[in-house]
Amino acid sequence: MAATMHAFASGAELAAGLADRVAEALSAAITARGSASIAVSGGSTPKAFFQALSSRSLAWDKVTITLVDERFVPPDNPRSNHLLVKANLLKDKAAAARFVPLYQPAEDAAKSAVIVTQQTRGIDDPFDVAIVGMGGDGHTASFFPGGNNLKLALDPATPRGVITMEAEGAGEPRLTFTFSSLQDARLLVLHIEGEGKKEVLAKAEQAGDELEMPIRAILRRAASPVQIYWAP
Ligand SMILES: O=C(O)[C@H](O)[C@@H](O)[C@H](O)[C@H](O)COP(=O)(O)O
Repeated sequence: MAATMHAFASGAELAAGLADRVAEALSAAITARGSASIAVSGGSTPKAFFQALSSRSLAWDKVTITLVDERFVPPDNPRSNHLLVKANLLKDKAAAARFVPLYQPAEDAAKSAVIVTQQTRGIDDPFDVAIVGMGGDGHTASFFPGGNNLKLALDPATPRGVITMEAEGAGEPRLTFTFSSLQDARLLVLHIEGEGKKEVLAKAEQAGDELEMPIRAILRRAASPVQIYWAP
């Protein structure tokens, strides 16, 4: 599926433009179906976007927010994506939204994944909005090169839901929605910033194995046209 590039002069302009587009998509979903769902990514890139989106006026009480992926750490851990979303998105007008975390207390990540797959059943079928990022190694979500469950994660036959991922570049064990959960979002966005990420994207757009640069699965096989939002 072809991707569409939306380039902005600055991160602040991108944050405002993406917040407008996402607010429009969530409102359209609420009008059409009475509710809306969005899966957002963690990391350092989305902070300004989260803050812009939190101020947008829409029926937030009809919106379910969850994460594309999460580190297997409790929400008070500085590495937690839940903590990032709580501090930057679940405030202002967006505080009225329902948030479904991916981290669930359990003796291990695998047991947590089973619990959260049950708790998120239906909201990813399909997501109204999914926002993915990309690392310098071409990972997206927690689809890391060399990941122990990478083939399972990218397999279109893998059922929707949350699985675990362990990889050298991932730090803690990860909890991640599968490719099948993300690829048909009604609005599928790849949000990246900086010249370095633009170069990584250009390499990902060339021929090569998805397992080497997992973002290639999204760029090549997503059912939804990928909207790339980029600023220097
Ligand atoms: O949990 C995470 O870290 C994210 O979900 C991950 O997939 C992120 O989008 C990329 O690693 C980019 O991270 P930066 O925005 O920090 O470059």
